[in-house]
Amino acid sequence: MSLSHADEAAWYKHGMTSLSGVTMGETLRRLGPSLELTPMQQSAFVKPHSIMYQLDGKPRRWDMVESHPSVAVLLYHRQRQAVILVRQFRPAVYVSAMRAAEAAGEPKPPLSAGFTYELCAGIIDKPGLNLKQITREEIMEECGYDVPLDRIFPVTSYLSAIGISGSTQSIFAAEIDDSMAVRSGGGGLEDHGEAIEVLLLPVASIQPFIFDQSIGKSAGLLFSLMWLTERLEAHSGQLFPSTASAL
Ligand SMILES: Nc1ncnc2c1ncn2[C@@H]1O[C@H](COP(=O)(O)OP(=O)(O)O[C@H]2O[C@H](CO)[C@@H](O)[C@H](O)[C@H]2O)[C@@H](O)[C@H]1O
Repeated sequence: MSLSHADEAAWYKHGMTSLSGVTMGETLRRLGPSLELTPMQQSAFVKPHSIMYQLDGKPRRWDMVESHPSVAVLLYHRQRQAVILVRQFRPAVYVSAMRAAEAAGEPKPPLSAGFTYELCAGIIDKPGLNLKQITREEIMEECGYDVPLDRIFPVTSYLSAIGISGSTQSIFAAEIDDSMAVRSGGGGLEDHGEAIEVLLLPVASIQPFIFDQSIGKSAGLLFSLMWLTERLEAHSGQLFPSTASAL
């Protein structure tokens, strides 16, 4: 796939810079040439069900997709006055964009329509590790920072895709600095097909980023950016004024 410098520059809006991992341009060159939908076979990640239940003694049915709970973490880089985001190609997001274009009678969107901005996150599918430990591993795998467990704080949790899944995502936050950067880390696990770009979003750009509807972003990221803004304002630019009484 041929991409111009102008194409690539347009993917770094709001003062975002690429920190590490696999850039969007590199991923686009690796994707393709085909993308097709097939009926789902056995999956280790999701299971579709119809739930048969009763309301007022009458039978009702609800269709759902069982999925793993997950963790997500807001990483605040105080030295650089920026937030760490991850960007990756999400096949489901691309297919939704494709369907919307079909319905509107528009041409197929470019593959760039399938890239999303997210918190560093991961599904909870590893037995024996608690939520914080899983979060720590995800930070290392996706973003390349080695953050001590006692520097990772719980924020809250929410239910994702409540109409079709309802799985819980637990949100954490951590302040990071360059001393925690691990040279070999970040970008995701190649053997899992992960190609993740680690981005820095300046704190000063958070508001325009949140309201830019041309940017595909997760609900957890939106919430966390609002939370961060409020906290920095309340504590004169510090996320955790005293580590001992973090939240
Ligand atoms: N549906 C699927 N089909 C095929 N392979 C799959 C799959 N889901 C996961 N995988 C495989 O499992 C690997 C690990 O996934 P992660 O734990 O990094 O979760 P992910 O970042 O995709 O979603 C995390 O981040 C997003 C955004 O916050 C949350 O919605 C989500 O719950 C959270 O786990 C993926 O790289 C992929 O190989």
